[in-house]
Amino acid sequence: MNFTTYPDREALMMGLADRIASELRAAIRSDGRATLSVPGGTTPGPIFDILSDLDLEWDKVAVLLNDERWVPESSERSNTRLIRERLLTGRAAKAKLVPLYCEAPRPEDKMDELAEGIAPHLPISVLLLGMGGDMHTASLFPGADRLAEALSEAAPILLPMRAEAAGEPRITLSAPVLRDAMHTHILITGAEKRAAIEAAESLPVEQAPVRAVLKNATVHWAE
Ligand SMILES: O=C1O[C@H](COP(=O)(O)O)[C@@H](O)[C@H](O)[C@H]1O
Repeated sequence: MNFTTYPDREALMMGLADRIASELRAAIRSDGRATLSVPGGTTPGPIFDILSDLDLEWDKVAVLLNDERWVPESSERSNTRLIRERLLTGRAAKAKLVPLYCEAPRPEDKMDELAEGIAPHLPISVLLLGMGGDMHTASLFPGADRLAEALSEAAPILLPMRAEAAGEPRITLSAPVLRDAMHTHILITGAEKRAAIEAAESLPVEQAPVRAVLKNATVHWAE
């Protein structure tokens, strides 16, 4: 992995937003379109605020989540709600949201329909990932029920995922889809996550699922 350290969180969010915007512009120049895949959780809000105001051809950008908690958008836990409120606003309101959730009791009920909506937008041009202190990324959690399947080369685009640490059921892009991205950035902050990602390099992928995407990723970190 490449590791970039920033003097503080503000510099991290500004610098990485700028880099992502440049990569999206380059993808639009060469392919006429771009796909940006993003994490949910507590870390990426500030980078979404910056990105949403940057000048690029947002109407040529498809935005999707790396993973979603199987909860409606009315829930504070909804990653879709986060990106609607913080990313798909301002200039970026013109981007197309590719959904990872729709109303149904279980993710299994909508898996094929959601995967069909994602397929035309692959490969991902720019992949922004987060990571939990337990070394999960997207919803690839250590000990999750379908982790082995999601890590396999033959994995489908999307999988439902359940894990004790995950709370509600999840839906996640599989490891091959994440690995196929043209550019991969992992956004982490704080000493605990830095120690976790360094430890991940020498652990089996089942214990440290983030390892599945580390090889071609740039990790962006600030205290
Ligand atoms: O549950 C999730 O957690 C990870 C990490 O989130 P954070 O709150 O520690 O920043 C996130 O990358 C993932 O998309 C999300 O669903």
